[in-house]
Amino acid sequence: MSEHSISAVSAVQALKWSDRGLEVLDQRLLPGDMVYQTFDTAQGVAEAIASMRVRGAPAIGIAAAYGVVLGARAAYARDPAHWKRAIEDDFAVLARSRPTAVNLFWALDRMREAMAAIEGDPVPALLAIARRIHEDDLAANLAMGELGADILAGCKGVLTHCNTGALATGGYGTALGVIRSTWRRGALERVYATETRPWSQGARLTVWELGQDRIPATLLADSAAAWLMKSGAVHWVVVGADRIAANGDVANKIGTYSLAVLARHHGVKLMVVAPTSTVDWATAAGGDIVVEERDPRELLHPVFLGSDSVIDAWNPVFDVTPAALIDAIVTEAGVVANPSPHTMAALRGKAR
Ligand SMILES: CSC[C@H]1O[C@H](OP(=O)(O)O)[C@H](O)[C@@H]1O
Repeated sequence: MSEHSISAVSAVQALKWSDRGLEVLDQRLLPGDMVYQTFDTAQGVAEAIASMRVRGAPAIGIAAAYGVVLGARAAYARDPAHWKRAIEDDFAVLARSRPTAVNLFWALDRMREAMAAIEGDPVPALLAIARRIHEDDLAANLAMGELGADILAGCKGVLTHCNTGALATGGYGTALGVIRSTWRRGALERVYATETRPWSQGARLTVWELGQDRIPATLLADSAAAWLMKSGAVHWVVVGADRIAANGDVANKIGTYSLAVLARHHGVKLMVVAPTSTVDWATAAGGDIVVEERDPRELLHPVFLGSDSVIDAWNPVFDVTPAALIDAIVTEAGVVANPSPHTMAALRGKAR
């Protein structure tokens, strides 16, 4: 799939490669301002990830891949004979940018594998790999869209959490891609989007993407989800993932575990949509997943303008949902119903 087809499929692109470097849509400014910032170093891309200018598990991996290209370009220009040693610092700074989304580490591994065989100028070959990671993610999203729509077809209402659309991926989206595909079939009545505090990915990004596609959606406070499910308006909760353990446990945006418990209580089904680059076979279970905790000021500052030594905030930005609360995991390689170590194993041979 070419760069052009990426823009053809997705109304918005989180990342664009140019001769100047990696153009990153600053998602902190959406939906009010659409501003692309160009980064021409691996350090700069790492900062763009850490600051959440670019966010979303697959998009983070794609950005890291382009970051390796930028690092290789600079290292080779400085010292063509020793660039492979010099670039190790760039791998390290990219790997430190955010801990939970395994796609970051999956992409760095793909770039490292490609690097080993390169002689001479590394940029053309590494850029081709980064572009392939980008385009394969979009293709995976389109495939998952169809697989998920086959399950949701005829659904009255779905609830989605955080942002899993074109902004979080190589284009189109994971959970939001399934919603797009189901809507396009005329097989979905309504989308409900939680605001997703504290970063408001739902309120600022998901409803903006759905509006761009003219898909009717209702925004709700995270705390209103239980009351909505009790009303019977929701048949499925559809979410993304940042890391899926080998037993099917899922790390995703904070609040997902709450939604999973509420869904089970109300007879609502839970679907997780993620490419196989999100499955971490080296992590046996969800308890082994590192959950990122961000600066407490992301919670405190907007409301608690003072400063008081006895007041702090706890700001985990992911949680882990046990496989037992998940009805289906949709990947581009197939659907895992009732995830467990046994059912997940069937996926292993098919992963990218
Ligand atoms: C396409 S999955 C995106 C995934 O990433 C989000 O986290 P963040 O916005 O902090 O990068 C959230 O967990 C989504 O489900």
